[in-house]
Amino acid sequence: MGAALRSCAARDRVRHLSGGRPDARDVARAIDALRRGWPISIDSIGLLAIETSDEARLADFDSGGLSDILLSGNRAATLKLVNQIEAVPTAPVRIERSPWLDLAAATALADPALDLATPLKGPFKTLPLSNGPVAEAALRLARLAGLLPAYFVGGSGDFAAHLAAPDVMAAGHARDLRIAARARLPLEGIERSEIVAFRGDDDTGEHVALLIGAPDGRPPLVRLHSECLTGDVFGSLKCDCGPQLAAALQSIDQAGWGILLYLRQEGRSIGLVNKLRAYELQDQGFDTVDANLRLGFQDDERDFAPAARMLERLGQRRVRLLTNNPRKVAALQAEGIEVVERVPHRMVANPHNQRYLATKRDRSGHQL
Ligand SMILES: Nc1nc2c(ncn2[C@@H]2O[C@H](COP(=O)(O)OP(=O)(O)OP(=O)(O)O)[C@@H](O)[C@H]2O)c(=O)[nH]1
Ligand SMILES: [Zn+2]
Repeated sequence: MGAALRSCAARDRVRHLSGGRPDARDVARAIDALRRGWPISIDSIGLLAIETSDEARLADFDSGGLSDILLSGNRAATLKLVNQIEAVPTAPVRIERSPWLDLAAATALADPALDLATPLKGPFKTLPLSNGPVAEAALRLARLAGLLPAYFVGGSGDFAAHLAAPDVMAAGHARDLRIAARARLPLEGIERSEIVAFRGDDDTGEHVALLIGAPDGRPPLVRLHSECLTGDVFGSLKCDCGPQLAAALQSIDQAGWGILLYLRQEGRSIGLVNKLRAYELQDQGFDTVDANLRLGFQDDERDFAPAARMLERLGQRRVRLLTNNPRKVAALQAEGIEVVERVPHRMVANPHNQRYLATKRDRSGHQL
């Protein structure tokens, strides 16, 4: 077999293993590497996540000369480190390292937990972003890994994964969701229920659908529920997720038939650890939106395309949607699902979630 043919066969095998796209494997490997504190490269630029770095790893990464620091635009704006060169407030920011900007100082830049307690050192010098797409891709990858969006950038080392920026931007959208398993799942008070689990080639979570009742020709009542460990499992009073989940199942049952999609979008897709960091900031007085921005994220990072793919797989392109969030309606419509009606899904507030609900109404456009 010639070399060309051999590499063709190898590529086909990789494509088969990754469920369609060879690069999905590199993205998965990179997410794993970042969590373990291993450096990766995107378009040949070295990246080491600050959160999982340590002195030895940073010394290795810096061995060819001091690396710089990469922060998200929102984190940089919080720190008042405007990017003088880009002049776009939301663009990522690259900061020049000097010897005093060590791991501890870099951690203070990355992690807002100490913002109020420790005044920032400085002065910081921002550099032109030589490669915007690499920065965007790196920050997206950190979020997919559930890490703080902040890196040492431009160092050298034995990279655990080599990626191309467009492949990172294409990853994690769950375009190829398939039904992996389905079974009858009688619930307390709702016995006519079936659970359907989905898997995709590059999605990190396993989304599930609960089908309740029997199709009767009308568009189903559908609820898109984003995972909330604290609310769904522990009954946290900080949000309204637990009561919303229970009430959605009741409403669907009463409607005769419908579907609840349980989407693995913990913390509006910033991950559990980052959501708990947001809670820590909320204890300091910041609201839900500002807490996310201080961490370096958008206030809502969710992508509802997977929900549309699940509904398609279930044969439902017209739905009645149970939500107060107009973004969910718009996102489903943009993905080709017709929302024939929005059905409000309001819960009674408690003393702990009053501010959370007010922020949803006043800053996130929820119709409460
Ligand atoms: N980042 C962050 N996520 C939160 C916070 N509180 C709840 N969440 C997450 O928010 C998601 C629930 O979404 P919400 O934005 O509260 O409500 P919604 O689903 O958009 O709107 P409705 O359909 O009207 O209920 C879940 O993934 C929760 O884990 C918080 O303070 N910070
Ligand atoms: Zn919640």
